[in-house]
Amino acid sequence: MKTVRARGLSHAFAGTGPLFTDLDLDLVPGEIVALVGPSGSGKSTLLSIIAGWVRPTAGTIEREGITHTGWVFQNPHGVPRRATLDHVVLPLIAQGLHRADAENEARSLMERFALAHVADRPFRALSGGEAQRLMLARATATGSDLMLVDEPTAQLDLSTAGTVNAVLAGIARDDGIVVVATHDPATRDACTRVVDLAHHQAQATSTAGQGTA
Ligand SMILES: Nc1ncnc2c1ncn2[C@@H]1O[C@H](COP(=O)(O)OP(=O)(O)OP(=O)(O)O)[C@@H](O)[C@H]1O
Repeated sequence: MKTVRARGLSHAFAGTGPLFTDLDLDLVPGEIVALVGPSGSGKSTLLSIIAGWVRPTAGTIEREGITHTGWVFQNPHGVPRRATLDHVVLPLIAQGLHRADAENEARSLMERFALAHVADRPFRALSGGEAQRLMLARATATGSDLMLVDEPTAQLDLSTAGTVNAVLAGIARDDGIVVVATHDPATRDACTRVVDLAHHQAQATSTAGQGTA
């Protein structure tokens, strides 16, 4: 079973107070967990802790069955002249699929992420929303045990962001854990569970009359 299990996590950098304290987290395949909270509350830092890149200052984190971690960042990166489809085909070939099977699988992923119409265009011809949807399709094609998505709509205007949020459910996998850090309420709504760092801030108890429980 693939799991990430954190208990009593707290983190502070040199020069910051505690970003969050006493956070318990259980991540399992099948969900899309939204990580929300005010700017600076430590969403990206927590993604890095979940990935194992950053060691928390307190608490424990255990990863079981996680051998490959994939990331999607807010700025889409691709090979400008290469066909959009190839960005999804190549990770499938890297996992051992023959070219023809990889192309079939990639085309079905392109459909799932509303990219069928741009499959044969070069990456450089994509709009911002198309490019970000391609990042989600590519990350899905890598078959990661753990997919970490950091602010997928942060660089997009509202309506373009909507095209990304509309396909976000497509990254859920029965055999992979997915966590999405976001400010965007529509992205949060597209996820299946929400973890709010606002509830884990050291000063939260002294902030009267704010937020929800
Ligand atoms: N390597 C680091 N060294 C010192 N401070 C850091 C480091 N990384 C992040 N920080 C600080 O920790 C705080 C939390 O940063 P983080 O990027 O995790 O927050 P966030 O919730 O993702 O913010 P945003 O929503 O604005 O992206 C910020 O004040 C940031 O400046």
